[in-house]
Amino acid sequence: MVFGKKYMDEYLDKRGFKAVVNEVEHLAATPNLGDFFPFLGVIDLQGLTRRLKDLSKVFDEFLEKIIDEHVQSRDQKQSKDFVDTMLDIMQSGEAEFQFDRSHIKAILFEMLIAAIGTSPSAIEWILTELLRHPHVMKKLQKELEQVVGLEKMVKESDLENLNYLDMVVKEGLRLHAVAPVAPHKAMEDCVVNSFHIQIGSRIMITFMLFTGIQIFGLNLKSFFPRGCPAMQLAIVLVDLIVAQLRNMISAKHGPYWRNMRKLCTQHLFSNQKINSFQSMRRQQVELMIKSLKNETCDHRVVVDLSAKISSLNADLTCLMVFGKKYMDEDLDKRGFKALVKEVDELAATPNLEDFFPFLGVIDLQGLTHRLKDLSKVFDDFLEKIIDEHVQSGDQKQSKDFVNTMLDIMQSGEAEFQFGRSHIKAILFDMLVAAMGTSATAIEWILTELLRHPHVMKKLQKELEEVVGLERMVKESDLENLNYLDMVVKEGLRLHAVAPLVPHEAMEDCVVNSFHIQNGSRIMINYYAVQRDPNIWPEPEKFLPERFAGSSIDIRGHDFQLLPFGSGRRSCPAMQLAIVLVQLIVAQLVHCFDWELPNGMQPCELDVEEHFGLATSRANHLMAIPTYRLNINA
Ligand code: HEM
Repeated sequence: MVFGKKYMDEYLDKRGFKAVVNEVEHLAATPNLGDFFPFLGVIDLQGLTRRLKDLSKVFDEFLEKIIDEHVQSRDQKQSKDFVDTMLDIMQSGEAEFQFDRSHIKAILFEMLIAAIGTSPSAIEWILTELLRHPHVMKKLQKELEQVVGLEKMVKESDLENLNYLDMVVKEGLRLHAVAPVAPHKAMEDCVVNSFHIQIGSRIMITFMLFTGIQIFGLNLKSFFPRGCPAMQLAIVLVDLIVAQLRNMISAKHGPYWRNMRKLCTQHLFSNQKINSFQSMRRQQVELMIKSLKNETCDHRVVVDLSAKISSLNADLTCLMVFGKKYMDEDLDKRGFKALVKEVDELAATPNLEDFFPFLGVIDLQGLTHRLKDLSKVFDDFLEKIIDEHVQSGDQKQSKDFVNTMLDIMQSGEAEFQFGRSHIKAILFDMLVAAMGTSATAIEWILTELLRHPHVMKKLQKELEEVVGLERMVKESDLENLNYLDMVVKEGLRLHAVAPLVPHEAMEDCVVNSFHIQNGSRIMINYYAVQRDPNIWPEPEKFLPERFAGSSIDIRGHDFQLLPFGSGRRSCPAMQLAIVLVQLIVAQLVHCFDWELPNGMQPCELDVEEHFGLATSRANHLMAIPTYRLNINA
């Protein structure tokens, strides 16, 4: 149908046609990757890159050859296959856009992979069910005997008279969704199951979650499409960055993860360790306030709040992890933040999101190249940092994460073999997990405060009462700022930083009367849970007062609000993250009055989301600050 002739297995490649197509599909949905966070790495991925590059080349040459053959034999044919039809379109110029050989190759590739993968799966599943249910098989055979008879085979024209066959096929497709999760985009504002869906939002239609059931309903909005088969490709790409690293976030539950996790919680995220960075945090936050004040200095200046917050967060992270700030150029001439952002963007590369799992491999070489490049940059950078720390030895008073881990390595106190590669893996985890998340949470909370000036005023009033206008906020004030606590909770509820989190069932269990088999992959849809109208009245609204007098907390005990997850895989840095978010929001709101630029009304401020590791704002948050304290910053 596509090429006008059958291709022998060896024509595409010595491995065989079907084997190569299967390999593409397999790479797109490599199952071991589904367990992980978007930014998390898997070991031994470079093999995948090589296979993808290799496959891409094989297909390109094959399709070029087929198009050439068709160009040569064109006028001799009576019936036109897909290639002829597309060559006609190319030559007639009737396409409404520039349509050339590369478009033909792309479409052929999609046809091939989509067609070869899907229909046989459906047929295979339906036959499986028929074998599992002999009475259905019998009933279908009976219908066939009556309609077709035993004297001839089935013709296409018989199909419309085969009602039971129709039911069997429908039921097979229902039970075994061939493409279980399909990405779509809302073309107009609409309401589905009482969720308001904005025009342009990305929606994941979940036909089944990997267990064969739908646990939390529709995965709405622009989540990182982890449930989506196409996302597997995105994950493959990001995983390549940490290909040589064996990090914690991506590790499966088991002794390796347990050891790494224990090491991090005991040494990096203990209360004592978090407190040891308190004065560093104070200095950095005050520096930002000072620079904002100097920048605006009695004029009304629009500042890029998103950039300020992300820069402060990057500095705080570098100081805590590496013991010094890294200038933008230290990691690479492209700049530190730009590179971390690139990791994030590659994880959610938009051209892949639009496709089905099996599509898009064609344009992978550019991405692969960028990933390999990034992987090397990060590795060199981390090696350099460890070397610097080894050289400067014991001269330091306060220990950053690298010192702490070198101590562990040298003392041999880790319960497992702990070497440089483990240090690099943890450092990478910390960088990626810390850079995007806290800054995103702060950005969303400030967005909501700007959209709700009465909440901003009420928070400022609390700050005036508890802290006063004669000084800045200190970390020790935080426990007395109850309204701040409600504002932060509500911000984290409405804007789940990590909206969709994958887990794996470690034993057979039953959830909401769904049986979940041991080993099944389950997507926890925090976004849907935190906006569930059955739990939260007016879930789409920003209403901090909903927490007044409520005992619901955000530390993983109350399952309706889990911004940091729950249980043994919950965020190990939760305590630190809460302090950071509360302190920075409080300081910015306490030190400045904020106004939107160009006379924009609060309700006009957009809440469009950017698809990435953390679901941040799509557009930078811009606002005009006016200093309001009675002391000089
Ligand atoms: C507001 C900020 C943050 C939010 C909302 C957040 C949220 C989360 C969530 C939802 C998870 C997964 C939980 C699950 O699997 O159920 C997670 C895991 C993790 N987070 Fe955070 N996080 C934040 C900040 C941080 C920071 C600052 C760091 C490091 C300095 C960090 C390090 C990690 C690590 C290492 C894991 C993986 C733990 C494991 O797999 O055992 N997070 N975080």
